[in-house]
Amino acid sequence: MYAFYSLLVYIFYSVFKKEEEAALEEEGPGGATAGEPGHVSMETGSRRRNGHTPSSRRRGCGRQSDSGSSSSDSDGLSLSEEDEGGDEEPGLIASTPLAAFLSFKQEAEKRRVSHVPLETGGKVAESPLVAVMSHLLSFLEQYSHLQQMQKQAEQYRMQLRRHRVQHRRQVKALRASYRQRLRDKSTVIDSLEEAIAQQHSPLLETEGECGAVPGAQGGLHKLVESLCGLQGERSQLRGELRSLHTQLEQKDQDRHSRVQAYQQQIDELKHCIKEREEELARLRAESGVTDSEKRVLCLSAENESLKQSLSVTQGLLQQLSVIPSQSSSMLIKENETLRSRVQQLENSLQQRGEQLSLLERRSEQAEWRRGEELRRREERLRELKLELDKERGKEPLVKYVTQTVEVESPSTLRQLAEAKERNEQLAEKLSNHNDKCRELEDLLRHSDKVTANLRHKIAAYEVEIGKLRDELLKEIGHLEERKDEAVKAAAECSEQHLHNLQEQFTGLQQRLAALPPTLRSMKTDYASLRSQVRNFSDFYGAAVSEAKKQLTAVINEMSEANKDLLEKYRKEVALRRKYHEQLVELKGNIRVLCRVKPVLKEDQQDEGQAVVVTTDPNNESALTVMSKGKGRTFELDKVFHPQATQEEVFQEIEPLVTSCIDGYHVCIFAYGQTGSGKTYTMEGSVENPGINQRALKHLFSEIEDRKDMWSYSISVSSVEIYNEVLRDLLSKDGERLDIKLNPDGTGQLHVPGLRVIEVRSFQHIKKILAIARKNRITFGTQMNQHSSRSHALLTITVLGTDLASGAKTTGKLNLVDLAGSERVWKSGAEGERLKEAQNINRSLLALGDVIQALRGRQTHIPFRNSRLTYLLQDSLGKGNKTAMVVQISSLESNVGETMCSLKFAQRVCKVELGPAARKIETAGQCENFS
Ligand SMILES: Nc1ncnc2c1ncn2[C@@H]1O[C@H](COP(=O)(O)OP(=O)(O)OP(=O)(O)O)[C@@H](O)[C@H]1O
Repeated sequence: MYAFYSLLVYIFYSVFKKEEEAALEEEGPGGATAGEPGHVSMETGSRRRNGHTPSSRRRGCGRQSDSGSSSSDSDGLSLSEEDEGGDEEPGLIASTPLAAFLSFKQEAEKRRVSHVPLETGGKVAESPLVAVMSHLLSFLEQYSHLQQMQKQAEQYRMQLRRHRVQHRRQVKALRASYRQRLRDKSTVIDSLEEAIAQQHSPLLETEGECGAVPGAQGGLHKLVESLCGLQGERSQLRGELRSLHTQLEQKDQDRHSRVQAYQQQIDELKHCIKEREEELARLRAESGVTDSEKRVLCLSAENESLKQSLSVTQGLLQQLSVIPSQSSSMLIKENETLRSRVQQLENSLQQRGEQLSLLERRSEQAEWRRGEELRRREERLRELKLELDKERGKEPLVKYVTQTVEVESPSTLRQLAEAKERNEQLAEKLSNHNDKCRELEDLLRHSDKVTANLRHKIAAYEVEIGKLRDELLKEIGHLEERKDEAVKAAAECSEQHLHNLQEQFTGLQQRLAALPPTLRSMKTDYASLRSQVRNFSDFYGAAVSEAKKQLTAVINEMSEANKDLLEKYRKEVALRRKYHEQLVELKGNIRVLCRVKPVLKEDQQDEGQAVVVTTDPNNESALTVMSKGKGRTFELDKVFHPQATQEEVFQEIEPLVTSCIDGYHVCIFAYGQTGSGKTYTMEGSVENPGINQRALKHLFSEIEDRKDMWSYSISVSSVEIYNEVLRDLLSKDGERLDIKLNPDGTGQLHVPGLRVIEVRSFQHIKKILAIARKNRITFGTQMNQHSSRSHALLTITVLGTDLASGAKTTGKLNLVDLAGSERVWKSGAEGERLKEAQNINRSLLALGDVIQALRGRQTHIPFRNSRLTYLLQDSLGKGNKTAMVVQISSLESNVGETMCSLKFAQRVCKVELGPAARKIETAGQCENFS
């Protein structure tokens, strides 16, 4: 049995040995690596056999692990790789076949031995095979411990290797930084040496000259300044050296602490190895097995190798510790040399400073001596001069002095001469400077005088300005007083005149009532009164124009910014308008004028034709017509004799035109038989324009006068009524127009499609009037070569805006050139002309009906009986202003038509239109002011 078991053990040992050798071969000379399955498998078997738990066994090895981790912690390195290798062991141990087999056989042997007592009388004796196997297992356990130890040693080796590499890197970086700093310091020191060398040569030169040179003081100052700079640099270098020294000490401390940590680790390893050796010796004594001893010897050899590696590690550590110490010692040496050099430099600089101070003292002494010598020589010269003056009388002193001085010291003489020259130059500069100062003082005094004069002048001017201002204010007050007086005088005068007139009128009326026999003389008085009334307009116009002139003069004198005056002017204008309205009302809102056509050659069919119309030069409102042997006098508002000019006619119309600007509706029409001069009066000729053109001219001039207070726009339209058909005279197509009520609800009439042209200048209106004239229908008749066969209306609309209040006015001026009434048998009209004549007469009859209705103050005015009256509705009715110019012929052949026209005119004279209404729109409302 023993032989069998021995053979079995030998076989297993051989197998084990082979595995071990293979493992050793794989490990190589460095020893076993962590996590080898063959090594650790035995541990599992021993654990099962001895009842050791993995945790208890781990506790047994814990000291090494703890020490290892502590060492690694001290170095700040991680051991995670080694820990992971340890964790892999349990799995590998369980799969080892040898340990499993041994433990299985050991258990089987124990069971077999436990059955033997039953057969041998109950005696239990341990089998030698079991003992051997237990020894083997314990050996294997020890072996696994050793393997672990080797693994730990390997880990330490790795750690040392890493630390060594890190340490080398740190040392390398330190060396590089120290070398760089040393280079910097050497550069600084070189520059310092150069500076000192540069300063050294002037010092030597200065020393050589030893105060003989007068400019040595400046060089000394420069040297002192450079010394101060060098001292500053030296203190800076000292500070840098101190900081370097502090850094070196810090590095040394770090290095010592690391070396101590490594040394501690090594001691711990040594201690572990020592324990293992003791344990091996104990095992050897216990087992006494030859093979086990061999194995122990092998392990001892491995321990030796471990020791060697440890010693190598220690040597490396010592080297590592030596290298920084060498570098630091080198730095310290270099610092020492630097310090010594800086010290040397300081010493040399100090020496130079002492030398310089010595030189300064010497130079001062030399300077003082030279000054003393000069003074002494000057005194001697003066003495000599005095003696010579006494002894030789007039002999030239300069020659003697020069000779004396040349004999004694030529260089001193030169210096004296130079000093004298400098003194002379300085004296000259001083005198120049004094001259300039005096000039400046003179200039200053002059400027003061000029300033004072200017101030006096300014004060005088201010006084004068004050006086002028007072005078101006007085003048303004005076002008205002004058203006007020003028206005008052005009108003009083007009009122007085009116009063007188009224008194005369009432007196006359009384006389007429009381004294019928004296009627004729009263009529004469009445006529004279009327002429006075007519003259009143001239008088009033002159007064108004005078006031206007005065106002214009006042305005020109005053500044435009004088708002008070402007306001007064505004009031004056309003007053003027008021007087104007009173005048127009006095004259009557419907006025009838009569113009007698001069006798033209073409009108006289036979030369013996008599003139039956006579005017009274003393009575401008009456004319007498001789008809059928009887004279009949017609009283109208104004009678223009045949020689009356276009301007005179317009003068009578002008107030009405002005009313149009003020916002009134005005109608001026010419009435009369054909060929009596209606068109001539209204349109006139190119060289002698009539009312139309003059009215527009007057409008533009009046607007220009009022432009400061009002803004106006003028628009015109022109139509003709031919055979009761309305046509636009400003349109080429001659479209038939109609008269309709304005859809805006104002009750006004309007003509849809009528061309209305806004006129911006007088030249523009001329062209428009020419177009209208051209488009009007005219034909030649027996009575007129260019008879107008239609009624022509020129409507001028004036829109005004008060710039101050924003009030708007709408004035309308209807200038109507009626077609001529004619007797058909007389004019020879037939056919179309006859029809025209009938239409003309019909429309004139309708006009007469309207006049008759207005005169009779009828409630219904038949405006719609003809196109003419319908179109003139808003200008012929109440509240408007109307003027009719009755054109008559003075020839006997036309006496019938003349009588008819004058009778119609007298009817019109009796029409009362009532007070005129002004069309003004304030705050968006249209108001009629009567
Ligand atoms: N005051 C005057 N001075 C000079 N010539 C005049 C005057 N009045 C009219 N005539 C001339 O008499 C002629 C006829 O005048 P005008 O055509 O104006 O008459 P009328 O009343 O318009 O005629 P109709 O009604 O037929 O048109 C014209 O040649 C015109 O120049």
